[in-house]
Amino acid sequence: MTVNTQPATERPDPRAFGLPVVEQADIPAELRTLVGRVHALIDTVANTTETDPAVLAEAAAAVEEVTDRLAAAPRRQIGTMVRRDLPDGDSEYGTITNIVAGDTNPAAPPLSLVPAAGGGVHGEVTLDTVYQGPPGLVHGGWIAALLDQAVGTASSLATSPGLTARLEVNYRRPTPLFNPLEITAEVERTERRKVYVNGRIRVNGEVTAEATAIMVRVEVPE
Ligand SMILES: CCCCCCCC(=O)SCCNC(=O)CCNC(=O)[C@H](O)C(C)(C)COP(=O)(O)OP(=O)(O)OC[C@H]1O[C@@H](n2cnc3c(N)ncnc32)[C@H](O)[C@@H]1OP(=O)(O)O
Repeated sequence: MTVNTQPATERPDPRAFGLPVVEQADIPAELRTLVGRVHALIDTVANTTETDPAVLAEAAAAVEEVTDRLAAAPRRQIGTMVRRDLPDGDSEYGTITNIVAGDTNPAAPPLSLVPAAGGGVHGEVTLDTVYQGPPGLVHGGWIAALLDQAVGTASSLATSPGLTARLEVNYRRPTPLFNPLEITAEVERTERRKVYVNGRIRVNGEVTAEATAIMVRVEVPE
């Protein structure tokens, strides 16, 4: 087994790819609050039984007004990254609007993946009906997305950032909404630029889904 563990200082700086970097600590607390409120809005709109046209029209106008006010500021450059300090003193980069774990994306679940004591990464997340597929259950595509993020993060932290070349998901048991999902992943081995990674989701200790993946590490520009 070959695992090339590189300290963050040796990982490619996204600025080498022309991508801007935001420090996680510099994201305003008020923006985090707004992200949480907009997520609650998505969940509420998806589930409202309100049918009064006046109430619905008033809500749409209010949302449009807030959208226009925020749109007055320039948009972030596509590919903007966030640098996060990890509990073990290391740090990592992620896309700030990443749909699975982006700090400023109201559609993203509140997933934070951190190094696990025994190696690899772990995180916990509880999903609401925004992520519903079958009644009361997490959508299978979202299960794959959570696992993709976990194997990608495990690979990135153990070696260097890469893209998912292959992801195979086994859906063992239904994965429920409104229950804490424990997500773990770890590198099995590396071969040149290929990183073989395994991941899984557990609910109350039982595996509901597991994945095997090949990440291909990106080459850093000279
Ligand atoms: C911290 C951040 C977490 C982020 C988690 C989220 C991750 C994602 O969602 S990434 C987005 C989804 N993935 C993609 O869009 C990737 C699309 N695919 C590609 O861009 C390319 O096929 C890519 C980059 C994977 C490989 O292309 P390239 O860089 O030209 O590599 P290439 O030289 O062909 O192959 C390198 C090695 O990988 C192998 N390989 C390439 N593709 C595959 C594949 N699909 N299956 C198995 N092996 C593969 C090759 O055989 C080769 O192996 P070897 O070293 O033994 O010869």
